Amino acid sequence: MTLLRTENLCKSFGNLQVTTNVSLSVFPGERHVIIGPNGAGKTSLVHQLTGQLRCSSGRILFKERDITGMEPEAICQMGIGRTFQKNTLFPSLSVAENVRLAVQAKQGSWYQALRNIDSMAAHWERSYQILDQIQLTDSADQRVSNLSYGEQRQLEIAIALAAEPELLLLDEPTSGMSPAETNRMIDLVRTLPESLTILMIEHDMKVVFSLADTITVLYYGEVLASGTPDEIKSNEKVREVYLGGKH
Ligand SMILES: Nc1ncnc2c1ncn2[C@@H]1O[C@H](COP(=O)(O)OP(=O)(O)OP(=O)(O)O)[C@@H](O)[C@H]1O
Repeated sequence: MTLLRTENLCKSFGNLQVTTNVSLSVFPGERHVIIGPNGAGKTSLVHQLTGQLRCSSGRILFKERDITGMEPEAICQMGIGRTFQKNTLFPSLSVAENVRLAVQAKQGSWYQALRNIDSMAAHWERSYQILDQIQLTDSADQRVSNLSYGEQRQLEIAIALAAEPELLLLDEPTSGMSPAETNRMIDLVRTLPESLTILMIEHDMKVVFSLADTITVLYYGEVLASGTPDEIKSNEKVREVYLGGKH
């Protein structure tokens, strides 16, 4: 059974068709990477999956439930978490506080937490578990503004994990990173639990081929090809329009 499925998804902005009949299947535990040239419609597709953008037609099913047109908060509560291409952190707070706020948002209100000292302690405990998982425990007390760019991107994943997603959407997790930071991100994604399904947009082919079980290639809003890394590497259409014969 698929975890996430789209059926003939379409989205247009006026005359510009950015998603054309996209039918995509993401299976539990899969590392599924979406690639495609700039403007191919990758981010627009992810925004439709998370409810940030309303699709023009077609359906989105998560665990066989139709989530088409649902609000982003409801989709997040159902188990689809995401990171953003742009930094969405509180720079003057500490790393741990940023995660704790996200844990609290998942678990309940600040007011409730204040009334219940046990739940506050549980929020901190969960925050430190996530920081450990994302290899940021040593930076827990640092202000976010003092973190390196790569560490800030790691923290964004920690915050997404606080929502306890079953499916994690990563939008270009290595964009703007140095080669060393990129390697660290690859290692980090590899250490995430196998039970967590990951759908990722990525441009860096090293990252794509290091992590992907399945690659879907978007081209002008359409699925050009979808398959294993080997199938994609040897796909003539993909080589012509996207990889340029490099892989
Ligand atoms: N809100 C919008 N209104 C009008 N056009 C938009 C809007 N959002 C995106 N587009 C257009 O839709 C097309 C697809 O954009 P999108 O950002 O989804 O592509 P992408 O594959 O993610 O690109 P990149 O790799 O550069 O991030 C582009 O031509 C873009 O200009």
